[in-house]
Amino acid sequence: MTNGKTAVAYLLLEDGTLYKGASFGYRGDCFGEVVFNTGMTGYQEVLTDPSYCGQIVTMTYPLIGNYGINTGDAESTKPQVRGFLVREACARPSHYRSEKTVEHYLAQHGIPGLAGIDTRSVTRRIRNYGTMRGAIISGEAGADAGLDSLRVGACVTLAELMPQLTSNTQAIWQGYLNAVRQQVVAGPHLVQQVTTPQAYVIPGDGRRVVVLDFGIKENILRMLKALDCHLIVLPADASPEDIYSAQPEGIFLSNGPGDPKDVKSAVGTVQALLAPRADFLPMFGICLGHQLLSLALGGDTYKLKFGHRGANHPVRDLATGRVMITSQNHGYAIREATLPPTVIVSHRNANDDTVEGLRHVSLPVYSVQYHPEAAPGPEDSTYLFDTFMAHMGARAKA
Ligand SMILES: NC(=O)CC[C@H](N)C(=O)O
Repeated sequence: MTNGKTAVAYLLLEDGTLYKGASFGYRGDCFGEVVFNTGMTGYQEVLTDPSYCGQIVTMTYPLIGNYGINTGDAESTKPQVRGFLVREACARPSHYRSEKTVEHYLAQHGIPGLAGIDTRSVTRRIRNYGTMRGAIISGEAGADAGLDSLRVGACVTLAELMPQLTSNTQAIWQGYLNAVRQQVVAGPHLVQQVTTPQAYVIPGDGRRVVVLDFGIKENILRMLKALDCHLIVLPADASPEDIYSAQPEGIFLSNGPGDPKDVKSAVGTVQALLAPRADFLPMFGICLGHQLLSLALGGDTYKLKFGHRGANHPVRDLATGRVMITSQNHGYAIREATLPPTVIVSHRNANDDTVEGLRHVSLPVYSVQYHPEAAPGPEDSTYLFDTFMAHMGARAKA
C-alpha cells in the first residue's frame, strides 16, 4: 500500500497540521468535521451510519477492512461519511460473508479515504484541540519537490512546510486551509440529506409505531421489527397531524447527524406531541432523538469537546446501579442544569458523568444518548426496547 507507486493524498486540519498518506477509495477531495471512533470492529456500521453525514471519520484501531463489506450489515443504503481515515486498509479481507473491500466500497460511492497515516496521532490532536474541521486532498496538491520530499506517513505543519514550497503550491495550500477553516459543518441540511424523502411502511402484526426518521440506522428498524411492530416511517419534517393520522400507539425519535438545535421544526413537533391529551402516546428517543426530546422539554444542548464514538463506553443505569457497555456516536450532549423538574436523569456516562438517558417523571417518555440497538457494539441495553413495548402495552390496557 505504501510502495513507490502509491497515489498520495493528504489530510489537512484546521490547526494547519498536514498528514501525508496513501489515497484509497475514491480519488478526490472532501471537506468535513474530523472525528474519531475507537471501535475495534464495526467499521461498516460506522461507514453507513447516517449520523456521520458531513464527517470525516478516523478509526483508531490500526487495521480496518479485514472482514470486508457485506450488504446485510449496512446501517443504510450507502456509506454516509464524507471521508475515511485509517492506519492500514486491508486489501484481502477474509470472511465468508465478505462481498468487497472497504477500498472498493468507498470508490464505488465516490468517498475519499486516506491510509498510511498515524490515526492515533490524529486522535490525540483532536483530543487536545477538540473536534476539528479538515479535508482529504487527493486532487490538485501542486507538483512540488517540497511535498515530494515528505514520506508517506509524515506529519508536519503547513507553516513549517510553506517556505519549502513554490509560490504556486503555497497559494494552492493556503486556499485549502482557508476552505477548511471557512466550512460550516453543521446545519439543517444534514438531516435533510439523510431523512426519508417519503413516508413508508414496514408491515408488522404488533404495535403501530410512528418512526420519525432523522437519519435512522437500519438496526433500530430491525429491532422494532423483531418486536413485531408495524412501522410507519415519516420524514423529519412530519407534522403532529401527519403523526396522529397514522394512528400510532407509540412514537420513536431516531438518531441523526448534526446539531440538534438545527432541527427546529422537529423540536416544535415533539413539543406538540408532549402536550397533555387523553390519548397520550409513549415516546422513545435515541441519540439525536434524545437531544430533540430534551430541547422540546425545555432543556439545552451543547457541543462536547470531541464527542463519544466507539463501542465500549460505560453507562450507569441510575435506577439499578448496573453499568452497561454501550455503543456511541455523538458530538452533542444535554446540559443537565437546564432540565426541567419534570425530567429525571436515568443514565449517566461512567467516564465523564455526562447525561446518557432521561425519563419523564409522569409520562411514558424516555430517551438515551447512546445506541441500545448496538450496531456495532454490545447488546447490554436492548431492554430499552422492551420498555417501549411495555409503555405501549400499558396504554392499550388503559
Ligand atoms: N448518533 C446520533 O444521533 C448523533 C446525534 C448528534 N448528531 C450528535 O452528534 O450529538
